Amino acid sequence: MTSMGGDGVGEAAGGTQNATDREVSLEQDYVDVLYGRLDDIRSRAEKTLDDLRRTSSSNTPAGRAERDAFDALHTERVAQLGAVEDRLVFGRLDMSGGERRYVGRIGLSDEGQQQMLVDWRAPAAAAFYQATAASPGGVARRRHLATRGRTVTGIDDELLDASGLDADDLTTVTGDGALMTALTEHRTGKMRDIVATLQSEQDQIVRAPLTGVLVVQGGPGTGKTAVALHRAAYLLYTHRERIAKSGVLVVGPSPVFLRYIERVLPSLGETGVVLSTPGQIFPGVEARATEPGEVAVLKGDVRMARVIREAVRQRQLLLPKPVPISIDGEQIVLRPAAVAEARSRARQTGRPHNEARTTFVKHLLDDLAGQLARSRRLENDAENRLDLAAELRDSVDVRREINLRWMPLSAEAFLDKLFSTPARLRAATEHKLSRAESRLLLREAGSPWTQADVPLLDEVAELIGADVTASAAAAREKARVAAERAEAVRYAQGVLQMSGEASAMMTADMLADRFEGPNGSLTVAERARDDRTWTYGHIVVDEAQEVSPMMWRTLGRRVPSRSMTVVGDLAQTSSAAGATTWAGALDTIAKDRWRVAELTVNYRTPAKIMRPAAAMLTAQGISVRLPESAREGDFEPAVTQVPNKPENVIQAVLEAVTNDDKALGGGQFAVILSRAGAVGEVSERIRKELLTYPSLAERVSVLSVDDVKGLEYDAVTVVDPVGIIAASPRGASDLYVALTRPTQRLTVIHHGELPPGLKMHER
Ligand SMILES: Nc1ncnc2c1ncn2[C@@H]1O[C@H](COP(=O)(O)OP(=O)(O)OP(=O)(O)O)[C@@H](O)[C@H]1O
Repeated sequence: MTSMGGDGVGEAAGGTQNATDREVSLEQDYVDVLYGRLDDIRSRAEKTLDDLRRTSSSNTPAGRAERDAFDALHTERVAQLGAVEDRLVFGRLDMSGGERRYVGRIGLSDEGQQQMLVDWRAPAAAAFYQATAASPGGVARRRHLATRGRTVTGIDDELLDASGLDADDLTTVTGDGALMTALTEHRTGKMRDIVATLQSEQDQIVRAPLTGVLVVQGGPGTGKTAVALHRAAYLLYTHRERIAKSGVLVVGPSPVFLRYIERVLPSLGETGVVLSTPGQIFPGVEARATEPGEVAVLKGDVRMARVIREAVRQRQLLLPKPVPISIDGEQIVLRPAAVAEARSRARQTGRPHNEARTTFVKHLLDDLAGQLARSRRLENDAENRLDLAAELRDSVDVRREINLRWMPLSAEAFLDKLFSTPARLRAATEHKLSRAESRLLLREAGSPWTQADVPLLDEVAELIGADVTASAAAAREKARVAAERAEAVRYAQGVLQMSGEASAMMTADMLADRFEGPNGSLTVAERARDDRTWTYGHIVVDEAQEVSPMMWRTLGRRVPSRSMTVVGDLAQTSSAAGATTWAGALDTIAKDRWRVAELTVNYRTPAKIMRPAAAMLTAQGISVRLPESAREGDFEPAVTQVPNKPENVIQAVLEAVTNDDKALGGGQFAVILSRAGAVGEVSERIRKELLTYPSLAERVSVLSVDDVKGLEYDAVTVVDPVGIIAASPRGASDLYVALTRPTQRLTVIHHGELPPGLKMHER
């Protein structure tokens, strides 16, 4: 980066300062114009919404659906325009040929359709991220604009090809390092977008093609999460026709993490994305219970797919001996051979259990109807059998006997029963799991769901299908809906043409979605979230190293096209059910369809902290490729040894955070404890003591290693590193995650020995 300090003394420095001020003032003029344009568009959108609400008086259901759809559409547009207010414009490209392009969160054009601001995702903005001095790609200068509110506070230039600039231009080359400023800013507890400073290796991932599985591997702080979210926004913009209608799903490790990242996509102008943890992915279930690691590992093993399959098949029973049934005094018999034949025909359909049941029932009713026809001396023809089958269907005895052989099932009741019935479990796991493993799965009926249960529920739901007792009616309904749909799409095409609504934001299909359905104002995201069988246009999986093989099957079902961005770090795997290689994780759902891109620079953790963290991991036998830290850091990490008594630990923690606060003049802090420590007396007392420091209390989070995955803080205090390692088979990775959370300061509090490799100064 070319930069000339603005704090020098003397004439030359003074001259530079004046030139910079002049430039800032010129930029301010243009930024004012851009905000003026944004205000115009926003007030027009608000007025349209207002008019719509005031004038619309339709009382017909179709009229109301249409009004709701427009209302939702414009409300979303107003929200999108509001969300891009902060740092609307952040860059400028001066092309060698003299053209100047401003780059911002969204594209803006003036009344005459002249481009005023280029959307960062547009091809014309790519050079802002990709141009280098070695390969300028037609860019003479790249300028970063720093703004606060609507005020330009600074400019930061990089000269990529000085031959295109005149002498006057060169005096204004200045800078305070947009990237360094972003990296050292106090954290706020919410992730911010990095659209203004996205680096070239990151941008290449953001703009990579939509198809196939892109694995983004990178050490801590390399921007994996940030890049994946920017990629989601980029794909929605670039392939709107293909994926906006089906939506994008972002899967992150915990609700805390989702809250941490929730503002990034709206700030990039995208509101229609579903965020979910793996535990929330089965609609209607919120899996929060915990269970021993070995049980979770077993439930995440792909062998469970065969267990579930077998368990479902075992609910399709044969008949050991004939069962007499009386119909109005006439005896007929449910025959074992007929049941066997019905079962094999039903299975041959390849349909899920509940759907194949229709074939099973039909075949048995036909057999029984034949017997009844003979007993009543009626002709045994198709028409009579149909009438008699209808009569048989009403018989409680017939229904019960058939149901006993092939019951309609629901996923949750099925799995609950399977895990709480030893005989069923034994039968389903025989030859698939060991006896000991089978016993691990046993638990009480009605136990709350765990995260590892979720892919099993999904597997069951997939095998049993929807409840289709009224399948004929359902087929008729489907045909009616399809006809209505075609009509709605035709109508929406007309509406889009008339309203001139930005087609980049909304396709006719999407608008038609809004006109239809019981609630026309539901967005794609809202509908997708509630529908287990929804298939997304793209899925982002964060902290993907934690995902078990069974969960990969579930995620794969949500995106049959396998258009996925999978980000993670194998060195940070803490779940025993998680991955140790990407092939192990992905081959089952996307063999030969995944590729790996690497991120190599750590933007979060200073080198001073990374070195001991990595040395500790290496000493534990985990070899990692250390990402290069973008900064050396200003603070040496420190250790404090205390006696193993709660009051000493608490005292040391309070000292550490108050020191951090003094050194940094504010910021967000975390105290990270082992799993056991986080639920114990010490953590409670730390929280209580913190309340006596009102200015600190709300800025310090006291957390377990489990909860800090993906998060970051200005300063971090890690308590009992040896305890963290000892607490789980992947304890060293847990400690590595904890040590790599700070952006500035790290303190480790311990008693006894430090883990090997973790060499730091005593504070
Ligand atoms: N190009 C960039 N410009 C500014 N900040 C960046 C850039 N890239 C990453 N960062 C910042 O670095 C920090 C780490 O990013 P992020 O959380 O995405 O990393 P990660 O690879 O997911 O980390 P981990 O695996 O440790 O959870 C964030 O504060 C992010 O904003």
